Amino acid sequence: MGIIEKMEEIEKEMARTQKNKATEYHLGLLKAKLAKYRAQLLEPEKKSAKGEGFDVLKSGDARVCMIGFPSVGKSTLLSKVTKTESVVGAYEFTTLTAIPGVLEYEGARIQLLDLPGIVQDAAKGRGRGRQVVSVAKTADLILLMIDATKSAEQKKQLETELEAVGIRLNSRPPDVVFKQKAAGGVTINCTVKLTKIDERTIRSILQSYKIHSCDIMIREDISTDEFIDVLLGTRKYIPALTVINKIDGVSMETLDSMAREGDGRTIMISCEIDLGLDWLLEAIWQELGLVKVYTKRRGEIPDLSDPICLRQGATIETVCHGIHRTLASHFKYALVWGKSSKFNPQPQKVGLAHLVQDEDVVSIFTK
Ligand SMILES: Nc1nc2c(ncn2[C@@H]2O[C@H](COP(=O)(O)OP(=O)(O)OP(=O)(O)O)[C@@H](O)[C@H]2O)c(=O)[nH]1
Ligand SMILES: [K+]
Ligand SMILES: [Mg+2]
Repeated sequence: MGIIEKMEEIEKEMARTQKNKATEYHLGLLKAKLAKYRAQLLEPEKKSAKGEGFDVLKSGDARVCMIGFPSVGKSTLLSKVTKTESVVGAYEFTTLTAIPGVLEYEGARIQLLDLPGIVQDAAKGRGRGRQVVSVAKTADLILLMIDATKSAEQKKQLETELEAVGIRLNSRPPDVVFKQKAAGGVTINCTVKLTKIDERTIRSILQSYKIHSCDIMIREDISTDEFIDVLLGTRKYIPALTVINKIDGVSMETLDSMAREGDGRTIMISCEIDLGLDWLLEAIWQELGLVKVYTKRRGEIPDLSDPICLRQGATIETVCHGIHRTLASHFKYALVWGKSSKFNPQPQKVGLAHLVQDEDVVSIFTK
C-alpha cells in the first residue's frame, strides 16, 4: 500500500470513529499516525523527480506567492503590476512554471511569483500541485487568488491544499515550549486548563514518535493537531490575503454579498477594468510590514531617493548588511534620527542591536 492509500485508510477510520471523550485518545493516535505519513510525503523527492525549474531565486525585500485554481487571472495580475509579462490564456494551465516579477512600491522591491494553477488534491501530488504548494512555503505573504465568477468554495479548497503541505495561514505558532532531552523522562507543565487534549493523549503521541524524554511547557489550550504541529516543528506560519479577481463579471448583488462575507483580509479587484489594484498593492505593503530606512553620510543630507527596505524587527546590523556585506565587521557606532531615537527629533548614538523603525535616518560610523 502506498502512503496515500495508507493515509486514506486512516482518514476513513477517523471518519468512522465517533468523536467523544472515550475515543479522544484513539483519535489522537490516528492523527499522529496521519501526520507522520504526511511528513513522509513531504520529504524531498528522489533525484528522478527534480529539475522542473521551480527553484526561483529569492530576490528583493520580500516574496509574495499567488496561489489559485487555473485561469483565475494570476498571470494577468503579474503582467499588470510588474514589468514582467507572463503569458495569459483563456485556457487552463497556461502557466507551467514559476514566473517572478518585481513589484516596486514605496521604495520596496517585492518579488511577486506567478505560479501554475493548482488542482484539487494538489498537495497529494496531483498535477504540479505539490511543487506549487511547496513554493508557497517560501513566501512571506500568500495571495489566495479567487475567480469571482466561479465556485464560492475556492478559498476553502486552497486553504486545505496549503494546510496539507504544512502551511498554517494567518495564525501564529501555538504557545508551547518543547525541549527534547537525552534522559529523564517526560515532564509536562501546563499554565492553562486543557480542554481539547489530555495528558494521556500527549504521552501516547510522544510514544508513537519514540520520544521518551522531554520537557513540555503548555501555555495555551491547544488541540491535538496543534500539539503534533509543535512536535514535528515543520509548520510554516504565513500570512495570507484573499484576492477576488474578475469582479467585472458578477452582478451587484453577488458583489455585495461577497463583500459582506469577506473579512478584513479580502480585496476585490478586476484586472480587466483596472479596479482595486491600488488597494491591493497598499494591502500587500501593509501586510509585509516593511520598514524603510534612509542612510546619511556625515555632513550631508539624507538620501531620500534610495531607502533600504527591511523586515519588521530589523536592527542596525541588518541595515549594515543592506549597505555592504562587510560593513558590520568595521562598525563602531551609529546615529539614528526618527521614531526609534530616544531623543527624537535629536539623534541617538546606538549599537548593532538597536531596532530601527519605519522612516528612520541612519548614519554608520566605522573603525
Ligand atoms: N473578465 C475578466 N477576465 C479576466 C480578468 N483577469 C483575467 N481575465 C481573463 O481570465 C483568463 C485567464 O487569465 P490568466 O491570467 O491566464 O489566468 P491564470 O490564473 O494565470 O491561469 P493559469 O496559468 O492557466 O493557471 C484570461 O482569458 C484573462 O483575460 C478580469 O479581471 N476580468
Ligand atoms: K489561463
Ligand atoms: Mg497563468
